[in-house]
Amino acid sequence: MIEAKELCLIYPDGTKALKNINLQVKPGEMVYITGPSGSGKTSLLKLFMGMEYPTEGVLRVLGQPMMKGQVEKIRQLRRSIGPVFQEFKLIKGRTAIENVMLGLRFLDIPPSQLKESASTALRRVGLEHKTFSLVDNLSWGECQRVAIARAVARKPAIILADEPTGNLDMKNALKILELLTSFKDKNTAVIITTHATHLIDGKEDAMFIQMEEGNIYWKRLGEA
Ligand SMILES: Nc1ncnc2c1ncn2[C@@H]1O[C@H](COP(=O)(O)OP(=O)(O)OP(=O)(O)O)[C@@H](O)[C@H]1O
Repeated sequence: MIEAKELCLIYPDGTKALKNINLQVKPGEMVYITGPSGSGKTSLLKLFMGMEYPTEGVLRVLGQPMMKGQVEKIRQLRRSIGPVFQEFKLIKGRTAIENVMLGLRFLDIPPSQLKESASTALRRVGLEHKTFSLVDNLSWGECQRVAIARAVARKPAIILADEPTGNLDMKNALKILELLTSFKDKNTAVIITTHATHLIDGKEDAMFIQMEEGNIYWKRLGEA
C-alpha cells in the first residue's frame, strides 16, 4: 500500500524534515507513529497525501509514484485516502451531514446513495443525533468526529490521522483511537500519529514507529 525507500524531505528553507525513511505498510495494517514535536510525523503524512513531494528517494502510495509532474494522478489517488488532519476544515454554516456529503462529492457515488453513506458514517462515529446540526454549534470533539465520518464515508484504502488525540483527555483520547482502529479491515490500513505513547502502550497487532529528528529511530511489530 505504501512503500518508501530512502525517502528524504527538505523544505525550501533548508529544513531536513525527513532523512532516509524506509517503510512498508500493507493492506489491513495498523500503524502508530510517535515521536517528539518536530520529529517529522506530519511531514511523513503530507508525503503520503501528496501535499509535499520527496526531495530524494522513492515513495509509492497504492502503486502511484508520489512525485512532481503526477498531479492529476495524485488527485485521483487522494480519493482512496481518508485524511483526518489537525485542522478539520469543516465548512461553517453547513450541517454535519452536509459536511460529510461534501467529502463524497468527487466520488462515483450515485446521488441517491450519498445521504445514506453520510448517515451511516455519522452513525459509526456516534453522531447520529447531530446529523442535522450546524457544525458551528458542535463541540471540538464532535467536530473531530464529523471529520472522521467525512474521512471514512468514502471507504478509503488508507486512513491517515494526524495527532487525533491532541486536545483530548485520556478517556476521550482512548475512545478516538478505538474508533479509528475500528475502521481497519483486511483492505484498509490505518495510520495514526500521536505524541502520547502511554495511549498506545499495550496495544497489539500493530506496527509502532518511533521518529527522532526526521529519522525512523525504531520500528517494531506488535504481537497479535
Ligand atoms: N513548511 C515547512 N517549511 C519549513 N520547515 C517545516 C515546514 N513544515 C514543517 N517544517 C519543519 O520540519 C520539521 C518536522 O515538522 P513536522 O511538522 O513534520 O513534525 P511533527 O513531528 O509532526 O511535529 P508535531 O508533533 O509538533 O506536530 C520541523 O523542524 C518543522 O519545523
